[in-house]
Amino acid sequence: MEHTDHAPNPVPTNPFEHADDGSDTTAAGPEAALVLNVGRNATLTLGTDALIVLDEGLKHQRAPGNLCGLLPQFSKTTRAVPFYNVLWAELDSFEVVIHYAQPTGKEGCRVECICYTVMDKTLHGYTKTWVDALMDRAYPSNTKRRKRMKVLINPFGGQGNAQRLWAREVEPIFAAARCEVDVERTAYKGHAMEIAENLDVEAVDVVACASGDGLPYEVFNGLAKQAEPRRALRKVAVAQIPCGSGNAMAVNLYGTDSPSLAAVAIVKGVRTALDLTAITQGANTYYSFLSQAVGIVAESDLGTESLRWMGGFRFKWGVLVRLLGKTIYPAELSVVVDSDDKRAIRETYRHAIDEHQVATTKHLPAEAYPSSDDNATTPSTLPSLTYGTISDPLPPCFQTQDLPTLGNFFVGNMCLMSADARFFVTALPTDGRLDMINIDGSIPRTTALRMLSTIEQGTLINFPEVSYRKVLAYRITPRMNATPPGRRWRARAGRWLGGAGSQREGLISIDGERVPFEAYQAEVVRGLGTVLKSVRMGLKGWEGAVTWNSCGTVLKKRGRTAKAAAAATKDDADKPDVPVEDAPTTTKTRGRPATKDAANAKSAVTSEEKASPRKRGRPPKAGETAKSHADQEAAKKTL
Ligand SMILES: Nc1ncnc2c1ncn2[C@@H]1O[C@H](COP(=O)(O)OP(=O)(O)OP(=O)(O)O)[C@@H](O)[C@H]1O
Repeated sequence: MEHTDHAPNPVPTNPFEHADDGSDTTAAGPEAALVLNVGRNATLTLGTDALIVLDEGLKHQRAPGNLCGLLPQFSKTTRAVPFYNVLWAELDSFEVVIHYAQPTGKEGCRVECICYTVMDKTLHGYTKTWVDALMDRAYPSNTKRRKRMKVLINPFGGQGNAQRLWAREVEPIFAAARCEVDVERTAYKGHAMEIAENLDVEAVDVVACASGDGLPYEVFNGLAKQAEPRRALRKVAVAQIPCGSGNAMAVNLYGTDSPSLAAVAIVKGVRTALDLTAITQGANTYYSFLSQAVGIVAESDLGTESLRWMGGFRFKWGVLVRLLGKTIYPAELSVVVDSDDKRAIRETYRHAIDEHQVATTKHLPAEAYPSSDDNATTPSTLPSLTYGTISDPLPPCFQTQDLPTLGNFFVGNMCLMSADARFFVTALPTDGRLDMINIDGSIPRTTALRMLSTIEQGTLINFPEVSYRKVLAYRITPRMNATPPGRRWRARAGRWLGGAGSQREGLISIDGERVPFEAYQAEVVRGLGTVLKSVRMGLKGWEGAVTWNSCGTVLKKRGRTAKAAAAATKDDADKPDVPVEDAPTTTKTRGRPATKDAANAKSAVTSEEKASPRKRGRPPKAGETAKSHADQEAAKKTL
């Protein structure tokens, strides 16, 4: 059952392009309905998209919520586990053990285990083939199994819960999926960058950051400092386990800010190229994966530290106060524009998304960078910048404009800046373009407020007052806004209300991190970074493709998710869960599930053993059927 490397696919220049190598293992075909008999009354079937468990023993379970379980309730005898949710399957002697992610009532999932003994000993070879076929469906050819992960935990990320979230929600999933995990906690600002700079890129597939967006930013920049930076950025995928206050990477790539759902998305994630933006400022070069902001967004993000007690609301409050105060942030802006026609930009985007969705429904091995291409084709050095650096004279292809009343300058590489902030609705992962938004700060307050209310729906682009462009490069020189003498008290009150306190200096944010308030030049470098993207969110309520940044759809789905999850919970109420206990205490796991998870699976088996002679070892005696009380109990334990 060891995973064998698949034949390399041609490297797509655009992750939305698909190389059809005919390796669609999930499509319905002659062998799409392989059935495994695991007892007289139970079968495991490989359906088109899911593993179907049919067990007559399930029929007689009592629903716990049904008059304290006193009234018998006949439940479904089948249950479907989407292949996406299957974390691992193996044949241990004659026992088929399947670990999978089971959605929980709230937005999340936990590891559960299906465990059946194959009674017919002559079926060993067939069973092994069946388990292999299940694994092929659980991990299509473009998905690497048993990813080798370096996990970085920012103990101070978000509300300081990263360590707890990792241990309770994420580690059991990585362990069940047999990932190799090496955990390290960051001890200071910049530590993640150092770790990434010194990482052995041959030994690691993924750096997963249990943090906000700050650690992924550091990791990209650390990889860019390696001796062979381009190779390192191609070889190692950067992932996020959302544990911070800003989790845009997870929301965009996995369609969720739930740590456990993100963990499944990482396990099942497909390597995908991502544009990075090279930013030169003074003597420094930064690589940005998410956004750059000058003006109201930067101020509301970085300049509201004194309002941390407000939690997530502090950003919205910061924006509101500044909008109502008509705060302006003058700057000179020079841009290499690709397109400023909103209609054309939308069309291009729709076309790319359509192509992507067609490919996704065909289960094509999309977005994959074959792991074998790293050595052969990736140059080791970073590409030279087409438009030079901030120290060079401005090339003539830049269009320059003075913006004395600039309110918001925001540039993005991904759609969502948080779960409910859809700013860059036409951003694509590797189109080699940045989405740039400019809004004048002197627009009427009512218009500004209306704009604010449309960010969640992603319709900000529709306002004629909003300049929305696709750009290749830009240079911005921000200036401090001199407050007229008669308005100083007002400015001071505004700063206090907006959380800026005594801060006098302007703010620039790159991926949410503060950089010096001085001119910088930015240029998009196509496909320089690598991330993991969830091809499907096969958990209940998340069925279907989650496209790169159609997360507006995802957000709409969130409503359904909650309902679906609630329905699922009700539906499955009569199916006692195998609880996922606290995470293993070890921080390094290889091969089999780590301690408690393994114990977990084991305890399920052990209780089955006690309950049913059908499980493990002894074949059933004459007259023993799956409908026997013991078998029903065993079925309850496993499902
Ligand atoms: N042990 C540490 N002590 C202090 N700072 C740290 C530590 N580890 C990481 N950091 C820094 O914390 C910053 C924020 O990290 P992260 O994005 O994970 O959390 P966040 O809560 O989403 O961010 P923010 O504080 O911006 O809201 C990063 O700049 C990172 O370098």
